[in-house]
Amino acid sequence: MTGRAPFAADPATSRGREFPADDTVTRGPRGPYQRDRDRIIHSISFRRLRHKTQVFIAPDGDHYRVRLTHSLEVAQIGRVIARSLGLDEDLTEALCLAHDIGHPPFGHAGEDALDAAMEPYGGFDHNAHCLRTLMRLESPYCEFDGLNLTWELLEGLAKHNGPVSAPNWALAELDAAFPLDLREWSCLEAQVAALADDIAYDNHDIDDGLRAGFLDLDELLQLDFVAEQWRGVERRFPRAARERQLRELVRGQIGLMVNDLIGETRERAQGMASVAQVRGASRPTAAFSGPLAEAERQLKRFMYEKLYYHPEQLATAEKAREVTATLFAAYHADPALMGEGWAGRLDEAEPARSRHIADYIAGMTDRFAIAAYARITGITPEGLSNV
Ligand SMILES: Nc1nc2c(ncn2[C@H]2C[C@H](O)[C@@H](COP(=O)(O)OP(=O)(O)OP(=O)(O)O)O2)c(=O)[nH]1
Repeated sequence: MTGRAPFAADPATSRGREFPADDTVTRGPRGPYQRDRDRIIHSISFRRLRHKTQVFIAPDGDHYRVRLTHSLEVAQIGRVIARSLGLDEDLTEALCLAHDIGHPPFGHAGEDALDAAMEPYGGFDHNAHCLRTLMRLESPYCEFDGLNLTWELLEGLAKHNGPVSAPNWALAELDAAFPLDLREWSCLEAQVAALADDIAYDNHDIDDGLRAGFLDLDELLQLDFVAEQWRGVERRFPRAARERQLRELVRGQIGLMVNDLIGETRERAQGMASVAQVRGASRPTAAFSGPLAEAERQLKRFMYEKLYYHPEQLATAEKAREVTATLFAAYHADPALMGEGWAGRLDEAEPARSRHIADYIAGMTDRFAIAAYARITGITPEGLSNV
């Protein structure tokens, strides 16, 4: 097993939690990042990921990914990379498990609708909402709001897509309360978690897209990267059933991307003596090699064209946007529809009022949102689930 690298985040020197008294409570032998991971796993927003869209809205098929199974796959990939590079595995795992907690129902379609509804009040962004959920909306403790996670976990989530120069209102508000050095790179554990996210969905979306019949193997083979892997599969397993060959293809691609990432990152981190150097670097330290980065960009372009923006997917997305927008308008007109708890905590002054309604909707699972829409309008939305 690789020892701790000098550029790894070290739980012994964690910058601590927003509400520090919490750290004086000892609960068993767990370190701070282990406690972060455990708090995430036990949270309500983590459990809700099981009914939140990854690519397909409220899938009927049991084998399609949802945000929960995606997050578990990301965590598996992230841990492998972290261990190999000598990074903190607990922190990496916690970041992977938490990274999608801010997604509203219906994935990107729900997010677009909420962003439009919230436009006069600073918009809506799933990444900032992840922080808002973990720092303010989760409420398992009597003494403070949120899960009171470590600084390293929160900075890693805030910088999931790299340094942030223009935080939206939600992130700016949280950063003012617990400054996260948004303009620097995150620790390497978070950079690895972000790329583990890409490796997971690039590959499982191929698997799900083929299963659903939206993707076609012959078309996929126009991509050199996929074609090369496929030739290897056919050479090694010429007589295997097609379904098993496809599983081998996806497995092989994940392995190749993981190994490429480890190799390139190890090279970039060579000579780094601290996590401060990772944060202050002029470029990301975790990265794919040049050729693989280009192949991955091509794969993403292909997936947008053939799967994410497939006409049938665009049609379901349009319905999902309508459901989300209708819910927002209905709660705005009659907050009592949110139920006593949420309506009771409503601050009538804007922008707090709209933000509270957006928080309520963003916390919904796909099926909860569909049921709420049916209750309010008397109409059960048709054609949202297409697999
Ligand atoms: N159906 C559908 N799925 C999409 C669309 N855009 C992205 N996806 C899927 C593809 C992946 O499984 C996943 C990637 O989006 P995420 O929100 O997880 O990551 P993204 O890189 O967009 O943002 P993030 O890294 O979380 O800040 O969502 C879309 O427009 N429609």
